Amino acid sequence: MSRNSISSPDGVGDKSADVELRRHRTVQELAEEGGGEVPEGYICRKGDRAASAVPLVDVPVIDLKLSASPDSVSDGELQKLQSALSSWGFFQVINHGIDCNLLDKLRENTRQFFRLPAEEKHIYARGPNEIEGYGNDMVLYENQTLDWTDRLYLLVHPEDSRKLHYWPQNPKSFRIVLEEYTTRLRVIVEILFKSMAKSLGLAEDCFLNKYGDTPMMHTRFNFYPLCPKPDVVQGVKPHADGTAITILLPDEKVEGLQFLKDDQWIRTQINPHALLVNVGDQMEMMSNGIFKSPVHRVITNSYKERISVATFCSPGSGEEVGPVEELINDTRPRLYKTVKDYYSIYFKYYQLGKRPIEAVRL
Ligand SMILES: O=C(O)CCC(=O)C(=O)O
Ligand SMILES: [Fe+2]
Repeated sequence: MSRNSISSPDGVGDKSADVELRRHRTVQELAEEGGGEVPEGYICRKGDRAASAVPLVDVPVIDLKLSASPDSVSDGELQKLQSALSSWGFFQVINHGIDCNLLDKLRENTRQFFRLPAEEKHIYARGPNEIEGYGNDMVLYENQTLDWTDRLYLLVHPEDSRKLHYWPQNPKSFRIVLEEYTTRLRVIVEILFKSMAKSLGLAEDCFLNKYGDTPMMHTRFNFYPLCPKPDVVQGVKPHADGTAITILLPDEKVEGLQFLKDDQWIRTQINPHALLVNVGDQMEMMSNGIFKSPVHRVITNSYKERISVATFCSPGSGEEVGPVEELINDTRPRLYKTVKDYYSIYFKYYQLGKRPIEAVRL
């Protein structure tokens, strides 16, 4: 899941003072003051606790070859892509055309932002009932186990909807680097959507058309402070993203992200200049269940802080999203409803502790 676009944030704003306080004290502040203790709200339920031995697995790697010759995803890569998306739901992308220096700068700016004094970060604090801005996990329902992470969450596309007062002015290059990164990602997203369609033998614009003329992109800068109780506290609890696709720039050194594959948690190897792409629920729906939106989580550790930058790519809020007609047939009947504004369904189900995609499954 990604609390990345709450179009009707039911349940936010009517909580007790205690919840208000927790919402405003960041995890970074808790980690600094904590003295080895963790507030109860962050301790996860028994069944959700991280297993100690999670195997490291080679994640599929897709070579976009954009560094060499644009617009040439080979048939071999398309086949690999199709298999990665249907059996894993995620893959690493290399030769994506984004300069390593830009990725390094994006990570460096993320670290510098979270290192700013609390007063300065709070200039960008998420307001009540807002989803954009700086803050910790949003409290969306009673008894929610909180994630051990702080975030800066920004809408980056459409450009005219950006709320620039949430975009940090310090570090100095933050805005320009984020703008550049967003522009580059838009190219990659378009190529990926076309390749995904072609890999299923569909017209290349088939998913792009559903993605719409004004798709939404939100970027979330995640910061995971040291955690004194990593065995019972999670960085992000298990969820699947509500997006069409999510593009992640993970920490170049510190592991933490795990995916559920064939009912087993696996760790993903780090490739510092690759991007990690995962399918979200809306792409699973559009592909009529052929592509899988994987459940994933982030674990904490007590020795090294971690950052990541996740960009959530979703169809514009007015778009109707459901299986493309060409993928519905006698042998593969329609598996999902067609819906507008999947995020409002997503958060309702999330609050009930259910997997949101179940709400639209037929
Ligand atoms: O930090 C990460 O590696 C992934 C975070 C994530 O899954 C999310 O924000 O939806
Ligand atoms: Fe996620």
